[in-house]
Amino acid sequence: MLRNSLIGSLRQIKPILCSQSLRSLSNGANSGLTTIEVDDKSGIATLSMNLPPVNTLTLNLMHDLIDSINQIECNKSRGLILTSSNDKVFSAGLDLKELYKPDQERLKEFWTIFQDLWLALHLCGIPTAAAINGHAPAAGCIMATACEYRVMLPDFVIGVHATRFSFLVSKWMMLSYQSVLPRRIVERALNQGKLFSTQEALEVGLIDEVAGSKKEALAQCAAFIGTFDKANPIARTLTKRMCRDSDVTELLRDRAGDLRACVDYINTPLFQEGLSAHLEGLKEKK
Ligand SMILES: CCCCCCCC/C=C\C=C\CC(=O)SCCNC(=O)CCNC(=O)[C@H](O)C(C)(C)COP(=O)(O)OP(=O)(O)OC[C@H]1O[C@@H](n2cnc3c(N)ncnc32)[C@H](O)[C@@H]1OP(=O)(O)O
Repeated sequence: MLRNSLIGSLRQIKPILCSQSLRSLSNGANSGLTTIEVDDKSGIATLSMNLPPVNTLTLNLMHDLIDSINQIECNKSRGLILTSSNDKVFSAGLDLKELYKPDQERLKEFWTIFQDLWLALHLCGIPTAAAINGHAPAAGCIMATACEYRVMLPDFVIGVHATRFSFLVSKWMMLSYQSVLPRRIVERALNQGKLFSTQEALEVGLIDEVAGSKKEALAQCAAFIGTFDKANPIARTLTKRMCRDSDVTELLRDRAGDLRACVDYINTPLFQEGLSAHLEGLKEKK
């Protein structure tokens, strides 16, 4: 929808083709792993990830997220708040089981939909904010940085700790991180595989605010979305797109090349051994 038309021309406004009314959001053909609630007064949509136990980004959850983002945009909501139904985990990032000894065709589909999700969030025409009500490692952090504002609850962690398991990240994932944090901090944090506590994340600017509860986090995100009330929505969308153009172009100019590089890397013994040890570590934690 909006994202697809943007791929053709990043600077054009999509004609509004969607005809659903604002309050009639349903999850249509998706797997029901997300829910959308639209506040009657503010017109702001809250999009919750709901895949127990830890909102791993499976093919189905990513599909549902993209579908929900498209629905919210098409229904002309005033803004989108991304959050989790789980009160301890925002998202545990990509589903590691999809990366371990993968079926090659499925892995291609998996990585492509992850690219799609990043584009959907990055190019979402309405204001976006993340209410981070739990841990947000790896792709959980990348999703949050693709939003325009982040409010987090205390005593959780956020960051991209890929190097701890011999993982690399694609350049567009790094750019997302770098759109929020200064380059020197990103370089250090990525190389260390650092997970920031809520307080550390606030101090470096990875998050914008801390909230005492999920309710407060949602209210703070809504207040942020309200700050755009005086902006013309079309001018705002075009300006957001212009600001994000170079990061998005980095992925769009060679999506197939990114896919090839990732698939190749995931198939290396270095990656598979690191992943196997990481999966063991998660089991042994119990
Ligand atoms: C040239 C360019 C090359 C580029 C190549 C790119 C290749 C791809 C490389 C990197 C990609 C990075 C992006 C990612 O997102 S990778 C995912 C990384 N995520 C993690 O490492 C998070 C791991 N999970 C945790 O740390 C914890 O689970 C936490 C989120 C903190 C929650 O802790 P807790 O509440 O205690 O829950 P449990 O640990 O007990 O987990 C419950 C069950 O869920 C399973 N689990 C957790 N995370 C994942 C995951 N990401 N994928 C799959 N499964 C996961 C966990 O094992 C438990 O399962 P079970 O109950 O069966 O034991």
